[in-house]
Amino acid sequence: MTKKKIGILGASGYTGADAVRLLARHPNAEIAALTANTHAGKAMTEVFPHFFMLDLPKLVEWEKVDWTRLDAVFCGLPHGTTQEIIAAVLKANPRIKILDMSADFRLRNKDSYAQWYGHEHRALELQGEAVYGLTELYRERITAARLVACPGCYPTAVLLALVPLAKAKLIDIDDIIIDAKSGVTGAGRGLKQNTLFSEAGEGLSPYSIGTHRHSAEIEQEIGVAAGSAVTVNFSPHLIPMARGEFCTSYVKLNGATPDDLRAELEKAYANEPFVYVTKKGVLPQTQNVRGSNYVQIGVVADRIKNRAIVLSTLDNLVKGSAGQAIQNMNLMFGVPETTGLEQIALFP
Ligand SMILES: NC(=O)C1=CN([C@@H]2O[C@H](COP(=O)(O)OP(=O)(O)OC[C@H]3O[C@@H](n4cnc5c(N)ncnc54)[C@H](OP(=O)(O)O)[C@@H]3O)[C@@H](O)[C@H]2O)C=CC1
Ligand SMILES: CC(=O)N[C@@H](CCC(=O)OP(=O)(O)O)C(=O)O
Repeated sequence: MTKKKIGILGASGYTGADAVRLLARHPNAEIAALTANTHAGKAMTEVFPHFFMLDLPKLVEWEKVDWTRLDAVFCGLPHGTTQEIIAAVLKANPRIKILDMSADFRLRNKDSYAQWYGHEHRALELQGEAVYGLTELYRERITAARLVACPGCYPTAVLLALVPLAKAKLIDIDDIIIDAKSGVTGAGRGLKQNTLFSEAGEGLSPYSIGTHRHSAEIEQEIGVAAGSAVTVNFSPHLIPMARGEFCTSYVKLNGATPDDLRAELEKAYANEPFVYVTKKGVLPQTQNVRGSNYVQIGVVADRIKNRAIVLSTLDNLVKGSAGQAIQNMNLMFGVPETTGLEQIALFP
């Protein structure tokens, strides 16, 4: 196969940079265009010196890219800015494949989007077209899609852990409590007071407790799996590490045992290349997946009767964004899904 020409919107950000890191060694991809906003005009190595060995295109404003010569575009732009830019890219080249890593096209319901994001969607037709990009759930639809809305990092970790259990009706969907932690790259590369080393480096900070916008995405997909509306309690925290995410979900059992939950997850992921269920007594850890596209899920019995704890972890910049986007791109271009993604965790 000739190499597919890839553009990356937001290449001066963290998800864009990890897409570059992984695509640069992908046998079927050629990085053909990189965009930035405040960093436009710079060489990529000026912004990310760790790419010193690569010959990469210069960062330019997105309006300067000739989209007609590209096969696919990865989008790592802030949510809210993505929808109009993607609409313009698709107008310039209706055949281009879009791997959006932002939140703009993930919610299927327009009212839900307006409620959680505070404004009407500005590309409603495309919102209707987008396929939710959780590879393990929507493989067939992703394969045929033009616009894939890759899930948020937290929803990827939570949904992989809970969707098979909700689908099999092993847990009570009205009693789900999710305690989540993210490394600071989850907040992007832009300067923010709460991600300064002096403020994030020595403490653990809860934020958006019980109100985070990822609740909507989690509820949308658990609702589909369970066949009825769901409300979850989701509370994220910022923890002092660069990459990685850990979600602890407290669930009530529907007459099932914790071993039944593990067996269901093992069955669901028996043939999945990137999702691993740990053996009884073995707990997932962020350092087992750091820098990789792998996900670890574990199940533990709660001392409280009829309850269990489901643990899941991934790297927010790989399976939580750029890696999953590449997994989806592989499907869309008909190459083996694992291509370019089989790196083992960077440990320690
Ligand atoms: N970080 C993570 O772990 C994850 C992030 N996401 C989502 O992916 C998207 C990107 O995240 P991340 O890479 O962390 O973000 P960053 O803040 O690190 O990067 C944002 C990028 O978008 C560019 N940009 C900002 N504003 C504009 C604009 N108005 N027009 C054009 N380009 C613009 C920036 O350019 P410049 O730097 O030149 O100003 C930069 O390249 C976000 O929607 C985020 O929520 C999803 C999953 C995980
Ligand atoms: C630590 C941190 O700040 N994380 C981000 C989530 C990153 C992500 O997945 O964001 P999108 O849904 O916009 O793609 C947050 O909580 O908003």
